[in-house]
Amino acid sequence: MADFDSVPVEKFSLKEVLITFQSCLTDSQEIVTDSYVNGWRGLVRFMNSLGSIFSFISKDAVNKIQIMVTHRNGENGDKYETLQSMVKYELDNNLVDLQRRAEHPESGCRTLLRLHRALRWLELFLEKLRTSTEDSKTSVMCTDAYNDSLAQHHAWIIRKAATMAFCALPGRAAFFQTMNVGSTEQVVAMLGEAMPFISKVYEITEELYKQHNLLELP
Ligand SMILES: CCCCCCCC/C=C\CCCCCCCC(=O)N[C@@H](COP(=O)(O)O)[C@H](O)/C=C/CCCCCCCCCCCCC
Repeated sequence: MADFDSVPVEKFSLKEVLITFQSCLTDSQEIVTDSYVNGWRGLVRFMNSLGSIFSFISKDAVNKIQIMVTHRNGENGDKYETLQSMVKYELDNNLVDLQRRAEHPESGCRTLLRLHRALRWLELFLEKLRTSTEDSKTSVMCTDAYNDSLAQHHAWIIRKAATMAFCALPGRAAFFQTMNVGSTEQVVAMLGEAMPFISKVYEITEELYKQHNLLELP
């Protein structure tokens, strides 16, 4: 897999997200790590286009993407092909800090868990956008989605910074335009197509982490 920094910057399209999250799922309902990471890359590119106020969020997301890329490019990269094989490999080989961060602060399992929690925020935010009306505020939809998901895992200072940044989001019409998908109707249709794949990926990961008691990794 190519290094994150060497990937050329392309114009964001919601279609890209749709395709990458759709292509995450194998026939046996495993989640392909490369596609999952590529989905996040597309989203981060989009967020970068919204302004530098989001750069502290972007930096953290890029850092986590890069950790996953490093695992995939490492000598045991094949063990990280799917999230299921990653969990099995890291647990079988005691590569996950279960109680407190110690010898394995950058395990695939704990890193992916942070992105997984963010995927729940995305799922909630996209659903709010999809069902929104002309006078709905993106900042309110984003904050509500955040408070119902990621916020409970963040320190006070991060919550403050995040909610301040959300206030800088463009209004609904400008936001839809930035998505580069077409008319409002086309955006709504696209969201309707993308949502089931994102939800499915979220559900399968949640179940995988639940089965192995990994949902609270430090
Ligand atoms: C057409 C799509 C429309 C939506 C596009 C959304 C684009 C969003 C792109 C990226 C989202 C960033 C994901 C952030 C992952 C955060 C992981 C995390 O929770 N990290 C914290 C814990 O990490 P550890 O310390 O345990 O290693 C870390 O403390 C976080 C720091 C940064 C602040 C994170 C705030 C997250 C807010 C997510 C909403 C993004 C809003 C973007 C606005 C469109």
